[in-house]
Amino acid sequence: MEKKNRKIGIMGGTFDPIHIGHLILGEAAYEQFGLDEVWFLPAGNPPHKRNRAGRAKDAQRVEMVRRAIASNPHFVLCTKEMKDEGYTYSYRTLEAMRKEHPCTEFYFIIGADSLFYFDEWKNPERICAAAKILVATRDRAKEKELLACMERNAKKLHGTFLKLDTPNLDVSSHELREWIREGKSVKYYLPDSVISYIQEQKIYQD
Ligand SMILES: Nc1ncnc2c1ncn2[C@@H]1O[C@H](COP(=O)(O)OP(=O)(O)OP(=O)(O)O)[C@@H](O)[C@H]1O
Ligand SMILES: O=C(O)c1ccc[n+]([C@@H]2O[C@H](COP(=O)([O-])O)[C@@H](O)[C@H]2O)c1
Repeated sequence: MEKKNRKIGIMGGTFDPIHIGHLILGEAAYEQFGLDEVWFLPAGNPPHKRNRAGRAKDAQRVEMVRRAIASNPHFVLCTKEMKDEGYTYSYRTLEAMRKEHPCTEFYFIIGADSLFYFDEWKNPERICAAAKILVATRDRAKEKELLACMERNAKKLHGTFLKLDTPNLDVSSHELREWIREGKSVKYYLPDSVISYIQEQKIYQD
C-alpha cells in the first residue's frame, strides 16, 4: 500500500543532457520541502523544442537520467512522458499523476527561465491545480523580479509558487553540448557515468 500524504517533487526536463543544475535542484527541493521522493521526468516530445536534430535520442536521454540519479535513493526515474503520442504537456502528465496517486501532493520544480514563460504553457492554471510550483533562480535573475513574477502567476493562475533556496547555478545543457562538440572538458558539470555514456555513444560530437 502506498503511504498516505506523500510529497513528491517532479523534476521535468528535456535533459539533453541532464547536468548538475538539475540534480542540485532535485536535492534542494527534497531537503527544503521535506519531500519523500523526487521523480525525474524526461520530457517526451516537448512542443517548445521542435528542432532537436543533432541531439540525443529519447532512449539516450532516459539512460543519461538513469545513470545520473542511480546513487541517490530518493531520486526516481519516471518515463511516463516517453510513452505519450504527440506532444507532451505538463498539465496532462500532472493530472494523470494526481489521478493515479490521489493522496500524493506534487511539487513541480522549474528554473527562473521556465517561470518567465510559464503563463504561455498549455493550460498553466491546470498545472497549478495539480501541483505546487517550486522555482529556482537562474541566469542571475534579480530576486525582486523573480518574486514579483511568482506573485503575478500565483494570482493570475490561482497557484502556489514557492522559492527554492538555491544559488545561481551557471550551467546549461546547450552550453555543455557546445563544449562537448568543441572537445572541452565537462568533468564535474555532468556525473562521470553520464560523461562515459556520451563518449561511448558518441553523442553531441558534431
Ligand atoms: N542551472 C540551472 N539553474 C536553475 N534551473 C535550471 C538549471 N538548468 C536547468 N534548469 C531548469 O530545469 C528544467 C529543465 O531544464 P532543461 O532540461 O531544459 O535544461 P537546460 O539546461 O535549460 O537546457 P537547454 O540549455 O538546452 O535549454 C527547466 O525548468 C530549467 O529552468
Ligand atoms: O506543458 C507545456 O506547455 C510546457 C511548456 C514548456 C515546458 N514544459 C515542461 O517544463 C519542463 C522543463 O522544460 P525544458 O524545456 O526547460 O526542458 C519539462 O517537464 C517540460 O515538459 C511544459
